[in-house]
Amino acid sequence: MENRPSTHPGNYLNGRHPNLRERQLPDGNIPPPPRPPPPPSPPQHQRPSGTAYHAKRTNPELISRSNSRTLPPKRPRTGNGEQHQRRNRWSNDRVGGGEIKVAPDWSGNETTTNTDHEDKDQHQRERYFGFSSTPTPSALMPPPSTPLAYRDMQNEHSLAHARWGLRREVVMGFSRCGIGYMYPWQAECLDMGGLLTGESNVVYTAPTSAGKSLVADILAIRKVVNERRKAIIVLPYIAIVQEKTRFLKKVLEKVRVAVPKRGGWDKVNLWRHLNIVGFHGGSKVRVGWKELDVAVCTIEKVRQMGIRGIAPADYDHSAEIFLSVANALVNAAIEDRTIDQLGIVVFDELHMLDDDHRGYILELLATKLLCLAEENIQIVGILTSAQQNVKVLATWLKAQFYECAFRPIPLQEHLVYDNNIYTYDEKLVAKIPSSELKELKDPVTNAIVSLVYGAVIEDHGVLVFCESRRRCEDVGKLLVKFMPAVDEEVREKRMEIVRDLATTSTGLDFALEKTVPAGVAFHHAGLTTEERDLIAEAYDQGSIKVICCTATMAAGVNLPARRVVISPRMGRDFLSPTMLKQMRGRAGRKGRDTHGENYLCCRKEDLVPVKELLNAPMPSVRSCLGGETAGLKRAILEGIATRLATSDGSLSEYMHATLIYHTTPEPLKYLEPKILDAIEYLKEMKLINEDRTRGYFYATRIGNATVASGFGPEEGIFLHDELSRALMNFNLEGDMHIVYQFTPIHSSTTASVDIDWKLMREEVEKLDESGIRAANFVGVNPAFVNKMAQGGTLREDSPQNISKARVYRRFYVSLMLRELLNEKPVHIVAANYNIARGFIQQLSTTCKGFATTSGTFCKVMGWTGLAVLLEHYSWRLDMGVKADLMDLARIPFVKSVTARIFHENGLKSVEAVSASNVEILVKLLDLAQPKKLRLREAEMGKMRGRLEQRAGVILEAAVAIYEQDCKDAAEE
Ligand SMILES: Nc1ncnc2c1ncn2[C@@H]1O[C@H](COP(=O)(O)OP(=O)(O)OP(=O)(O)O)[C@@H](O)[C@H]1O
Repeated sequence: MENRPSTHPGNYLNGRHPNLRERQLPDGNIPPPPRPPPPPSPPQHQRPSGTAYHAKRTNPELISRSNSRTLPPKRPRTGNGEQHQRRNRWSNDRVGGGEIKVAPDWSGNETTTNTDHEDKDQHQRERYFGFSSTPTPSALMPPPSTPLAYRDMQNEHSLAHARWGLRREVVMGFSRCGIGYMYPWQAECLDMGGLLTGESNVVYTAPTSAGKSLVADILAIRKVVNERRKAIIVLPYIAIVQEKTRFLKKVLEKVRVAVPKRGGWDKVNLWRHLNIVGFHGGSKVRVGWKELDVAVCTIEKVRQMGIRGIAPADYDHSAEIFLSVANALVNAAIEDRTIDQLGIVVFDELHMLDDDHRGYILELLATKLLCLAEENIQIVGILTSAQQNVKVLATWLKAQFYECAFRPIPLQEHLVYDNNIYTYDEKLVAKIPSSELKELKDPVTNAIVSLVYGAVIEDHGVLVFCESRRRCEDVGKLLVKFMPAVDEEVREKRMEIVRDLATTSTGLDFALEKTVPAGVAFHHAGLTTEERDLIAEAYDQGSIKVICCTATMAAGVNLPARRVVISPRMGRDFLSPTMLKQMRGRAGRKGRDTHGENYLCCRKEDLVPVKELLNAPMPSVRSCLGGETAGLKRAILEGIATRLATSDGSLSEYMHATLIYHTTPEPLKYLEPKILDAIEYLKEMKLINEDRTRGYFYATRIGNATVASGFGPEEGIFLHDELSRALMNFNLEGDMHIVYQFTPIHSSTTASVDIDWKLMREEVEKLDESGIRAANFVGVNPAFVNKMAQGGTLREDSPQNISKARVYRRFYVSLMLRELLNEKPVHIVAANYNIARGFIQQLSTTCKGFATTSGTFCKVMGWTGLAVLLEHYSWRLDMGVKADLMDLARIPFVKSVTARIFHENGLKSVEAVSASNVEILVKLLDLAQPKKLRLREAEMGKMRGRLEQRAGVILEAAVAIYEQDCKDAAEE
């Protein structure tokens, strides 16, 4: 076959691009790619870039602590006599530097540049790391974490050193996770007065990948293991909750603690492992406050996901529910007077305080903890980037403050436009050859392809941050054409991933099917969690080299890369300075890279705003309790319901403990009228009452139900109205009414659902009589739906119209949910409604959470029958099956379509499955495959192997469940 015409300066299209060649060979074999010449290695005196370390801490005494705790005496300071501040500035504010490798040019040479930045502070680095020449990755790290690290008790950075007070099993646990020694800054931070003793709170800030978590982890573990108190860790994203839970489980897997027995501690028999519970959408949590030792919760920020059809505000509800777990745990503990068991609360990414949707809950939680001064609950606040008013946060939280700029992996930063690569201070460091190819005409796209190729050919991982989900997929598909070829072994690994993707519940995504064999994938909210996990794992193992992702997703997943390519926009808007900083920091994989590189690729027209963005200071964190949000009302309701603030005096103290009090110039003048308004509102809504004679406020039953279920005041009232109306006339002939009832309120309150009226009309027409009755009952009129389908507009210009629109939106969403309950797989429902399957999956998770919290609401209200009903549906939604399949669906992997196929083919119970064999199960699993792969014979064989494995797991689980059932029956 002929070579392709020479249309691109990059040699990858010069007929030598292996991927093109790959398509040319009929037998599917790929010859090894021509490897470009290796880059000249930098001379010894050149460092790939600088590492920065800059630590300072404030005088604990400068921060007034109004509670009764006293700080231990300060350690003597050395130096210039300035007691309250020590600064170690290892400057590496420079950008650029090191070597840049982009796509090779026509001649096959590579465009490589070196910049020559000297590290002025090399001696500082030597002090900590003990090297003097160009550092290798290992030189940049603390001593390697060998399994023997726990024996190194002399080194004060070793986790085994006595000063850290960690049990041997804990030190070994960290060692298994690759952490044996602390970075100097971590040790210095932990060593601040009062931290290890738990007497002092702390707020600290360090760059991405600096190892911030370890400080909080050590403090939390000491509380849990040494003091036997509980820890709550509040994280910003669901994906990190899973990761964090796994990490802590691994660290603490060998730790066992004595179980208190009446009359003392029985050290012989009663020892147990720690209960580390992750509260994320995908899990049904069976462990309650009483049993858990560590609760990992989230405040996922998902509203920028921009899912077509339904605005992301829908996600907010699930996020709130799961953050509210932290809040609700604290409320419940206050209520039953076990709050003294809580020892520490960690707030990761404390800047989330100013998130419009959930920030106020964070503030509320922290405020309550501050009011519980006698309980001595340690508060730890972590920030990635120093917000302008970071010290105000520390003052508010009565915390010590620590700031450092240490990065274990040096960073090179670049700005790219018009096919030129500059340092941030505008020094041209390289040119990217422009292209004649139509698809690479656009300089931004050309730069992305070129930069990705340059890194991948050197076997490095690349993250490409794109402005939208669509763009992720487009860039991914384009990159496939330019990826270097790989040997058979890597190809096989990639095909394994394709097979794994094919066996997920939603089947193989068409775009991923094309990109993964080339080592390219994308990662965004539109994918299901299984898909995202598989992709992240494959990337981590190196089979996938490039991930194109959206900002929100990538910020929530720990996926560092040697090279990070960034678009300055998210949707149509520019990124926020904080988000950009997060992305830039993703460059450099600890333990794998000597340095990280990031490239901000923009258009020349955008240069001015992009430069402004680069120079923008980190915004100040502000409180969300002000403004028109429900925050203040909720804060007061919770204060009253938990009896932390029931009189004028205690309410005033409570408000003094809020962030808004600390950030408002004349707080009393500003806050007083707002507080009075909020109290009036809560009274009017019958959430609280006032006992004037005795001068105190108390929560009504609705108020208590609202707080116990983690809702805000408005949601509580809305839910109460809806449920009490429904209770009088519940339509249980079919599913429709109950499904509507547990469709999250949020999706209807935020004016965010974009109803496809024609689709809704079709669905309403399909409803049976009971469905129509349910529709009428909740206020959905088929005639109105029909009118809208013919081109009407949904008016939202008055409270009545807003309320009406909310009902229609909620009904529309409940139609989707109903399909899930009726065993339609996620991807089919997604296709029917033209919505990303990730969204549908998230919707079902959200609804499960909503049904559970509504159940709590009902229980507190005394509506037990309804609570049971909600629980039943929440369970069914979890399994994706109708009632007759609920028994079968207890078996792992036997859900939704698979459960129905088992049922239809005679395996109607767990017992029947346990009595079958792998061969039968493989046949049924094959029938349930969502999409038949168009694979060659050999591939089919491997696929069968995968199904056999799964059938084995199913069989084993069915036998175990059946045996347990028999045991339970015998005991009864
Ligand atoms: N002292 C240490 N020795 C070895 N590895 C460490 C150490 N501290 C942290 N790490 C590892 O460094 C990686 C990054 O740490 P961590 O996630 O805490 O960073 P971070 O500062 O929270 O960054 P981000 O802002 O990206 O979340 C993790 O893999 C962690 O296990």
